[in-house]
Amino acid sequence: MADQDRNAASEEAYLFDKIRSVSDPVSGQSLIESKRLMAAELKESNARFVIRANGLTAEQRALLEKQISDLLQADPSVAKTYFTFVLSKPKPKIIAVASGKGGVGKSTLSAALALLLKQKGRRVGLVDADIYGPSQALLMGAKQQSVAAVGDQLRPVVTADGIAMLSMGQIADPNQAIAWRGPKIAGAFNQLMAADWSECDVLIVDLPPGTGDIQLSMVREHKPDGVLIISTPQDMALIDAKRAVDLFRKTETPIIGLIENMAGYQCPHCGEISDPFGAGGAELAAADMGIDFWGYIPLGLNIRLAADSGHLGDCLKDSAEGAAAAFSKIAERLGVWVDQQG
Ligand SMILES: Nc1ncnc2c1ncn2[C@@H]1O[C@H](COP(=O)(O)OP(=O)(O)OP(=O)(O)O)[C@@H](O)[C@H]1O
Repeated sequence: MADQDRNAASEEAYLFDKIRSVSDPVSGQSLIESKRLMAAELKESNARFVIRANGLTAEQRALLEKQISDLLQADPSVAKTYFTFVLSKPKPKIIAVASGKGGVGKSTLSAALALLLKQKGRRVGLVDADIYGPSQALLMGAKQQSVAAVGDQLRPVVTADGIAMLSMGQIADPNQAIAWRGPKIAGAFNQLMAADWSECDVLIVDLPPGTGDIQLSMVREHKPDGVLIISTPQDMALIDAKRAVDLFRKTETPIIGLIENMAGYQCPHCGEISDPFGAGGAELAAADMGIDFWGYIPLGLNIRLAADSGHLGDCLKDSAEGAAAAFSKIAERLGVWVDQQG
């Protein structure tokens, strides 16, 4: 970093710190947490702030100007304070769904959340970030839909359920292996993320398992608003889930919660519940790591059959009990979480 850039960065950090106590009038969070404050600059004793204007009334803008100016009034390094309010293009809340191990139900959860949030009236986007093993096109019944582009920017496909989505499963030949190395994989993922998602309020990103290039691109370049982590109850899966938690913690990515999938199976004949993968492991692990536990999803034959045939949406409409009810509860809670982010 050049000296000049370093100074600019430290001056911005200085100003951010000075006004840390000012709240966003819309979300109630600090201006920095809510990402309302977009940039700050201190040059020749002039402090300049760039503030996202979306959702602010004229009174709220004036109040912010006053609160910030008051805080800097007694600061000897600041002579004058200037404000620029900009209307940014709407950006969806990005929710990544991650797991340590493969096959634990990450894609099923991502698809279920997208479908349920859509059924509740939200505008939902879905990115299948599993470049080597994409499954969302199948899950969402959108395998036959091809992807268009305007210039270099991809246009999401809109599924029959009204979800905007992109998956390598719609781009690559399904009979050919995708044998790319890290940078090319990250490039493909970035292209999916750079598509036009401005029509969506929420963008669910179904990550591949583990802690590789795509996870790093996700946290560094796309800064998700939060990550949901899913695991099955057994130790082998939980050890890897803990690794995923560690990566997100180290990169200061907010962890929304941990979910236990395939927790218990009810015999369709006698009704007895058995636990093929054990039970309760994820809840204990969540407590151990100090993250929120977001509930159990039991094994459900109906879920597996509906997911694999691209009819998950229909199966989730009947959410009185079992796995569908568990997905529904998690989607409800996620909707509240999204609203709290402002
Ligand atoms: N609660 C559940 N009940 C029954 N089947 C489930 C449940 N959750 C997932 N499955 C099934 O388990 C299989 C693996 O699920 P899924 O593809 O969602 O896992 P994944 O973690 O995304 O896997 P990968 O790492 O390969 O992407 C699928 O056939 C899916 O239908």
